Amino acid sequence: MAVNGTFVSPTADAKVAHQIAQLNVKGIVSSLVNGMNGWTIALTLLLVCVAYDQFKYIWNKGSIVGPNFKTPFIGPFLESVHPDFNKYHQKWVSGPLSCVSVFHKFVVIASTRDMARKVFNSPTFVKPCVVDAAYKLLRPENWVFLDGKPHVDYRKGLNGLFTRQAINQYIPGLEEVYNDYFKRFVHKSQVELGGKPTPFMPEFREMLTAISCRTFVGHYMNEETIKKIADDYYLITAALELVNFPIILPFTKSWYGKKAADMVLVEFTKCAAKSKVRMAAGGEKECILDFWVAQMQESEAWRAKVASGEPVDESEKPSMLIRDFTDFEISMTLFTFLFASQDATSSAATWLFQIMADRPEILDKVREENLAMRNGDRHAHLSLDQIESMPWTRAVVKEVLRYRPPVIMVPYLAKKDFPITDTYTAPKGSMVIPATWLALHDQEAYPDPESFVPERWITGDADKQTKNWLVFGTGPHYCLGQVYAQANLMLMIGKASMLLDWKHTITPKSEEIKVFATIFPMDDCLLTFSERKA
Ligand code: HEM
Repeated sequence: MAVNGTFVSPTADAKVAHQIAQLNVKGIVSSLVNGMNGWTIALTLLLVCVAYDQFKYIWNKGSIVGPNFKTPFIGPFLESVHPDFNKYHQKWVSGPLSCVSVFHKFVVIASTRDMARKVFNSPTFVKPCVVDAAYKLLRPENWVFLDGKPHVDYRKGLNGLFTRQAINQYIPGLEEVYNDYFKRFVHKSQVELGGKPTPFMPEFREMLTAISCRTFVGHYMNEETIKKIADDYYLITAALELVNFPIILPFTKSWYGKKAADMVLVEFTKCAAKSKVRMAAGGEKECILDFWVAQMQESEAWRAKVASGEPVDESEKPSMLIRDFTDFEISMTLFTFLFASQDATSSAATWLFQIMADRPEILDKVREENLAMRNGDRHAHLSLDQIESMPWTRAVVKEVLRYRPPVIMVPYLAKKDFPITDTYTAPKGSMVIPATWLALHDQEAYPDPESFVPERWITGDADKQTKNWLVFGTGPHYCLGQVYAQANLMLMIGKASMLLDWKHTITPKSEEIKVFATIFPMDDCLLTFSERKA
């Protein structure tokens, strides 16, 4: 039987033997390359990239919890498009530090109280990064992306806008907006829908946009624009869901989000120009923008006086000298306020209305103390001190924020290798995300943490658990608007209890949590409002 020599042994084949005799490396490479077509080259490159991506993920993961392998390149990208609260929760409880890798980004999640605090309080190693799309939407030069001293200095200049005195000036504007929207809610429920329940989450989002715009830019923005911003803000939030998608492709969520963000920036820029004119003419300060512009103009006037050599009285010196900001710089900063407040406050408002409707006995206590604080006049105005001094109103707001914290994760970026523990270092360039849920649902700090218990803020020691209170973050980037945000929610629920009755239609999804940047009831909170008779 003839034996195929090539099959038995290469050297037995005369042709191969000849080739081996001619062996040189250049020959092998060229014969390999000649034997490859475009497809084989592409496939080989792809396999090398897949292997590199996998190897890099496993290397970065080190000893912490996370999937053993990564879906090539994209990782769990599709999950981030449809975020699932339960999956996040599983991740948080899987270990104090856990990881995933989405596209090119390696993500470390710090889920226990101490790990989360460590990240928040390590400005040498991390800076806030939000998701990739946020740079494009807010603009990379935006102050929120500043780091270290430049961030501290910029923030100091903004502190004056959130003092108690300033917040007191914003309250009448808030009351106006609530009066207006509460009437709209009743109209919607009773006239438009004939008493039929409907999801109110979108209505709350619109109301909170109007509230934010009223506080930030007063009457410089008309109703139509506010409505447009409220509607389009969905696109901005949706754009930010696409965690780490590296580019903005036309007609995708990020693309629509960017267009909406550009529109908001243009509108705020127009408001800044109007405020400068009005403040220069000695108009009364009514909003954050006015306070800021007046501060700039007072600083400028002081500098001009000093420069002119006129005798100056130190007592006239503004408490904080700030530089002039362009209309667009102002607009970018106001946009960060909107960005920071919109989703978080809408989330808290939605849960507040739902939870109060489901617990009428607690709502009655809120109502009773609000009426007493207003001396029996449901329409009387309150000051910040009065708002904060109502124990039940304060307790329900605090407890809603603890029980359903709007911001469940805060993305930071490792500026350099970050040794989070003795055994694990997050590599430079990774996202490091402190999660707030476990700290706020910690059995030791807040006994019976899965229940809504406002009493813990009245007779219990919840206020002493400052280490666990991560609702507004901690460290150099803690929430600038936290006093304002909580007072606003207290005012909202107090006024609602005076002027409205509302019923919640409970569905199997009411207690399920939907993640849309922040968290909402899965069924979007079906409510019916009616006017409350005196
Ligand atoms: C219930 C409502 C709110 C919640 C739960 C909330 C929560 C947070 C959290 C968790 C952070 C990140 C803190 C950190 O990294 O340590 C933050 C930052 C921030 N928040 Fe809020 N926030 C709320 C409302 C507001 C409002 C109404 C404003 C403005 C009017 C605001 C302005 C800001 C700003 C400017 C930052 C960034 C501060 C910095 O980087 O220095 N927030 N907020």
